[in-house]
Amino acid sequence: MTPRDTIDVRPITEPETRDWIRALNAGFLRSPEVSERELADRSSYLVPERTLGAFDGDLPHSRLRSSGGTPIVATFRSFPQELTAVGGTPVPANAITNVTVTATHRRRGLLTRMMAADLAAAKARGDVVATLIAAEYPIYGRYGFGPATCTTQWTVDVPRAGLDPRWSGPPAGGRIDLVDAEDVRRIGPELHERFRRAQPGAVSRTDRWWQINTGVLRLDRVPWTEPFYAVYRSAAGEVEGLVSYESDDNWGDAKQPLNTAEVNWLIAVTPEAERALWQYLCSIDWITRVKTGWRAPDDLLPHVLPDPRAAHITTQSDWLWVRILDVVRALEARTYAGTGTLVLEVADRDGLSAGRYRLDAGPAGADCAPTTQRAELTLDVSDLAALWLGDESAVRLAALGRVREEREGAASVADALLRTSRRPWCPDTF
Ligand SMILES: CC(=O)SCCNC(=O)CCNC(=O)[C@H](O)C(C)(C)COP(=O)(O)OP(=O)(O)OC[C@H]1O[C@@H](n2cnc3c(N)ncnc32)[C@H](O)[C@@H]1OP(=O)(O)O
Repeated sequence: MTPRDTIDVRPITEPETRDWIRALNAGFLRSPEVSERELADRSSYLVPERTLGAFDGDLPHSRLRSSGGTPIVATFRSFPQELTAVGGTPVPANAITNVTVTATHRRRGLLTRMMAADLAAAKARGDVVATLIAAEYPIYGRYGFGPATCTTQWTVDVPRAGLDPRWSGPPAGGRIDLVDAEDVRRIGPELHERFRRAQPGAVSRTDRWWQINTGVLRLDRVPWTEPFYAVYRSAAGEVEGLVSYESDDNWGDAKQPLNTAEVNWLIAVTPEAERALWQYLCSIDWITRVKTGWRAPDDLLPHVLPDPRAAHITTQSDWLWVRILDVVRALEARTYAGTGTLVLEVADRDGLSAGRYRLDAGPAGADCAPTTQRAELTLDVSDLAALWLGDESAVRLAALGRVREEREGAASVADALLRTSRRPWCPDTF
């Protein structure tokens, strides 16, 4: 009997929740211990049918088993999400998270089995895409995922930035006020809804996100210190931006303040709000460094500063990975920079989205349908995912040998249609 034969991959039942969390913690190299608080919290949102475990019936003794049931040696979970396509249409997404395989059971195909089961269910349910944030780059491409958005973190050397030290608030009647957590819970979700519907690559947030990020819900694994919250209102009194940040308490020997402000999150629905919040953060007395947190790679920040070199990049990385489950609906959900036609041959090892598709695209939307016409561009479904939100270039992928032009110039046509003037961005992790 091979090891695989003894391992059953299936959704958990409710009484198996504690053991599943133990396996999850062990897989992420955290203490496997499950507190009552963690059990209560996770039980409040875990959907057993979409929470997979791998059960090893051949394991004689395991500290991963507290209930006396069959030990769980791998975890995987998905939940419903909306992802904003280019142009602002939200598409139903199968968000994947909590993927672990216990160290003793790695590289036996357990992730592959869990992924196959979950993606098949998502496809059957009618989800247009699957999404995840990849712990490591090499894991998910084989399952048809492509890196679709990037993230950047900057650290700003405030004295070098060249901002006017007399600045005391935004121009043109806008204002910034410090608010408390209760205000954030009141105004934040609506502001975020406006934001994410206008931001390709952004995903929906749950109430739980706001509870965790305003200190209502305290988790064992996330230390909590009450942050500062600042809201930007326009001259008309509209809430247009919100930031959560913290500061350390650091003074140099020569009695100079050397404090660092660390941004937990910042969202804005107008450029005025975004510019004003960055200027505010970089103008607080005593703050000599600002760490921006995860931002869009084309964030306004560096160029809000008179000397943009005062902001240096500390992290630049892929972020949201997308797996297209329904090519027709994905391509029809978005708008396009130009008008044109493209015939794509999409390869998909797992067969979920393979086929030849004709796209008739324009600024108002598109028609897409299977076709027998001659293909102009051949590409893997993972590369189509990287192109879909507009962040990747077909010409660049062709140069890398990943996209093949069946008609000369087809990659340029694809770029003219698919690329966007601002880059997609997902501010959230999940
Ligand atoms: C969305 C999220 O939750 S991201 C978090 C992902 N989890 C982690 O990083 C926690 C630590 N790592 C793990 O738990 C496991 O190593 C996992 C989940 C990444 C992989 O699980 P496994 O069961 O070992 O993967 P599986 O055996 O199905 O591997 C399939 C293929 O992917 C490759 N692979 C798997 N993980 C990795 C990796 N981290 N780096 C490179 N290749 C990998 C395997 O070598 C195998 O290749 P092959 O098809 O050429 O033989």
